[in-house]
Amino acid sequence: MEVFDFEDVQLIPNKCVVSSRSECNTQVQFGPRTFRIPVVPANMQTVINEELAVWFAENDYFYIMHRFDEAARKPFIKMMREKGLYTSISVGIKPYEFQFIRELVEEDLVPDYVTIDVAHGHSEDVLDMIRFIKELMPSAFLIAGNVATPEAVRELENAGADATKVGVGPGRVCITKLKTGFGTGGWQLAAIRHCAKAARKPIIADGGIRHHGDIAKAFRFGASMVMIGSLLAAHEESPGRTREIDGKVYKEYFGSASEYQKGERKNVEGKIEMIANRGRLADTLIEMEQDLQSSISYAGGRDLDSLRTVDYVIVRNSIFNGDR
Ligand SMILES: NC(=O)C1=CN([C@@H]2O[C@H](COP(=O)(O)OP(=O)(O)OC[C@H]3O[C@@H](n4cnc5c(N)ncnc54)[C@H](OP(=O)(O)O)[C@@H]3O)[C@@H](O)[C@H]2O)C=CC1
Ligand SMILES: Nc1nc2c(ncn2[C@@H]2O[C@H](COP(=O)(O)O)[C@@H](O)[C@H]2O)c(=O)[nH]1
Repeated sequence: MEVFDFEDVQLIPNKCVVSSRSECNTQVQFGPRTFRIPVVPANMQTVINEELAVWFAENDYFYIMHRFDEAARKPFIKMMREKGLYTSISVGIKPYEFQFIRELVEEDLVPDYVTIDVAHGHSEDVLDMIRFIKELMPSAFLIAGNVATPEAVRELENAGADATKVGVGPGRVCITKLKTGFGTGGWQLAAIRHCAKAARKPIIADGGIRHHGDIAKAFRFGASMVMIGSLLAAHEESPGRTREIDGKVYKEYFGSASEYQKGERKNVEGKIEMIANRGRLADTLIEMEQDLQSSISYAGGRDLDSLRTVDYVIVRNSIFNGDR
């Protein structure tokens, strides 16, 4: 397998067929709904909260609520429904999560999207949860992960997952590769390509997105949606705590498997970073959309599908040539 990452790849332009980038359509159908851009904020406590979930749903963006305030999940579904908005939650695989799924069905609270969110998604426990959810709530669009291999993608799909999430260890606050020796850190884009070749259902590329152009690259190598943590954290609206250091405003961004999240030092695979405040989230999302429109125009097309077939070169670290 050829091994490369986002910074090693450049896509090669095709003849432009639009008169303005504004003609390029960045919309994506994912599950039962269509979204403005193929981007979802990471289901992490410093990236998404209820207020932002409402804003994302109201503005036709995809969101996945995190699972770290377990008791808040039912009231969250009710609140979103009262506002006429779609519902998208995360679950784990501990035994009480099976009971939680049962209760959602009994109380008529089946969400539109459910994401099974565990570090090592290629496991019998995850497969059991997939089968359980698909049997009890067949209408829910089920995302399962995280995985790193074609075998895992196939197995999760065969168990009933409607989409799989690919990426073990490429995240900015991830220390999985250091603590365990495993993961796709440093070759996440190649892992997406490898997994996408086996997939028959959509793939979410999760982790390692450092520049807006990486979204187009993830699409080129087979993703249908991109999950982003650090680039969407640290905005004015972000849930992470604000801190002032030497007169500059920073926001906390911590891993879901960090000591800060877990409240204990057990199986820690994440760290905390302070990221300089980036301004308004809505502005960043608009910029992402415009950059993606530009990507599509360079691809010589009018929509995201045109990215799938563009030629590319692999030149190590080439995106930084001339920049540093
Ligand atoms: N995308 C990524 O690269 C990673 C993401 N994360 C994120 O961190 C959060 C916490 O993750 P996670 O630790 O899975 O959640 P949990 O602590 O909720 O673990 C889920 C269950 O899976 C078991 N489990 C976890 N890891 C393994 C493993 N490597 N082998 C066997 N069993 C395992 C746990 O048991 P026990 O705790 O007893 O082992 C637990 O029962 C999630 O949001 C996850 O997405 C974490 C690491 C990597
Ligand atoms: N290994 C770990 N991975 C984590 C942890 N918390 C979240 N994550 C993953 O990172 C991505 C976001 O990546 P980014 O590069 O965009 O910042 C997120 O979606 C998770 O899959 C963690 O504690 N350890």
